[in-house]
Amino acid sequence: MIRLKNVFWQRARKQEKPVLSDLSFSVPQGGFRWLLGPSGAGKTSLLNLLHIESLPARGDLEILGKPVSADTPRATLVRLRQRIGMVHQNYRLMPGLSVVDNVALPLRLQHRPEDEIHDEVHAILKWVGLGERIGVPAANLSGGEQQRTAIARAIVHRPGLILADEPTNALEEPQAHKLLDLFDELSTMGTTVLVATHNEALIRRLPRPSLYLERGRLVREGE
Ligand SMILES: Nc1ncnc2c1ncn2[C@@H]1O[C@H](COP(=O)(O)OP(=O)(O)OP(=O)(O)O)[C@@H](O)[C@H]1O
Repeated sequence: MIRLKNVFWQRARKQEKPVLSDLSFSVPQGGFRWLLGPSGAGKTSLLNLLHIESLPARGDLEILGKPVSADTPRATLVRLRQRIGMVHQNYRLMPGLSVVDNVALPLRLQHRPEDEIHDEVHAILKWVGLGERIGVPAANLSGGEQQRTAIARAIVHRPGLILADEPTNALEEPQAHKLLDLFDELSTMGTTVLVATHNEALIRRLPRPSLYLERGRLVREGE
């Protein structure tokens, strides 16, 4: 579950206007939410904050039931982050590493045995249609292949929270549908999922509650 109460966030301390203002909402464990709003509304900033890439300037933030603030010990934040799967808009793969090594990263951070890592990673790469591309450096992949690698990396360690920023915009429609159906299935199995998108057709196909941001504020929340 995630919970925000009067959360503000700004890029730099001296910046006059916060990027995220007075956000209060919660998503229960296993909830699926679309994150909507015009370009520049703050969707990416909110997902990055929930991925604990920085801390709120003010307000209370709870992720997977744990408070996240400047007082939270660093080791706790690092462990918490390992329980989150994030699909960044620009993928953020390690360009020099192969597909298989990129996807193995979250499991290696958890010090899982290598044979287990091998099986998990190969199974998920096969599922996302990259079974034939495992040894290719991420830098040599097409946009759609990079996006599927990023999705595989975000879910391979069965995170409690999945954050995805336009996760299917480089994919063909059938792939996009298959991957969103997987996110939806993971949510019914107890993973909290937040997906930022501008794609109205996806939302119509998978009607789920949404959080609508405008100029850094939550202006609508609902079905
Ligand atoms: N690197 C940056 N430096 C300064 N300001 C930025 C930077 N990135 C984004 N912003 C500003 O922060 C605000 C929120 O941007 P953000 O990327 O979170 O919006 P968004 O809703 O994800 O937009 P989009 O739908 O276009 O991805 C905007 O006003 C944007 O102009």
